[in-house]
Amino acid sequence: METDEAVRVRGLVKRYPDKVAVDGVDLDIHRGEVFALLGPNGAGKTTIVEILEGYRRADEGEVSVLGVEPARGDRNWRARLGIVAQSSRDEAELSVAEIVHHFAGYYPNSRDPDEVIASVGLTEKRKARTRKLSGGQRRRLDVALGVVGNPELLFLDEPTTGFDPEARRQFWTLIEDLRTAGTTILLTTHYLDEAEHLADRVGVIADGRMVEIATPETLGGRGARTARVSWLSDDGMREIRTDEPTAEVARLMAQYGGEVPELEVRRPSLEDIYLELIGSVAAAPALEGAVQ
Ligand SMILES: Nc1ncnc2c1ncn2[C@@H]1O[C@H](COP(=O)(O)OP(=O)(O)OP(=O)(O)O)[C@@H](O)[C@H]1O
Repeated sequence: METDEAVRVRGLVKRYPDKVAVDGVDLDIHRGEVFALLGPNGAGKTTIVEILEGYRRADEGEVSVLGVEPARGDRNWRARLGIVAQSSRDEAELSVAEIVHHFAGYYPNSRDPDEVIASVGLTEKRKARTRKLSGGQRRRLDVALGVVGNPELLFLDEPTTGFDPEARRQFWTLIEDLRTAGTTILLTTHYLDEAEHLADRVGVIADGRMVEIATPETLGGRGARTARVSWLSDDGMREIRTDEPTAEVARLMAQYGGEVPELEVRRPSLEDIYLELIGSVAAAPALEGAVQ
């Protein structure tokens, strides 16, 4: 079944003995887009990604990845995918260059290994044994191994965990280059700025269900980005949401006869909107931690 979508999922359910990890998820990822799957720990992101990769079986639903049902995917299908999983492969005694060249040999249409090493910023470490790499360098190597096969569809499960800010920026450039070259990318991340920067669309998942799919600009619906004006009133901090913050500030200035105590005008970030969307699901672990 060939479809226009790189990924098409309908009614996906995955149950573990004591948990419904994925509870009726629908998802389309268009060819050539960068899609970010967001959600708190345990929401079901990795389970979905591993089903799409063919590493786990769905209990219910339809799944098509590059036109193939993952459970039936053969070697040729797998060669069209790039996978950067959460945990690294362990090839401790090989050097960076050796392992990237070695992996390139698995693929019919691989990229130049040295260019890939350069694109993840590991040229200086190309002769280093992988066991001597720092955590962030190890992660960059994982990304290099995921892209060296020149995949049509790239899965990135929390790719920049442990990266320093410069490495993250460099990684973002690499992803933008891959996107320009037409690679479809499914990214999971806990960094909302990363999703905002890279993703054409984001899907928010909580407790195994898809809460919303939208562009980063429209997530949360109309009004989610409404400005918030806050200040210190006689009764404590106050905040109002308004489409006319300038008029509100003018009104407050008139009321206070000048300076308004602790005045702040801000628009919610993607992170604010995300936290509001996942609501109590996201708040629960923090609250538990606070009372213990
Ligand atoms: N092999 C397994 N056996 C039983 N339960 C599992 C298994 N794998 C995952 N789970 C449970 O399924 C739920 C979803 O897990 P999953 O790893 O998909 O979440 P996630 O969104 O990727 O989380 P994180 O952000 O922490 O990586 C969790 O409650 C998890 O404990």
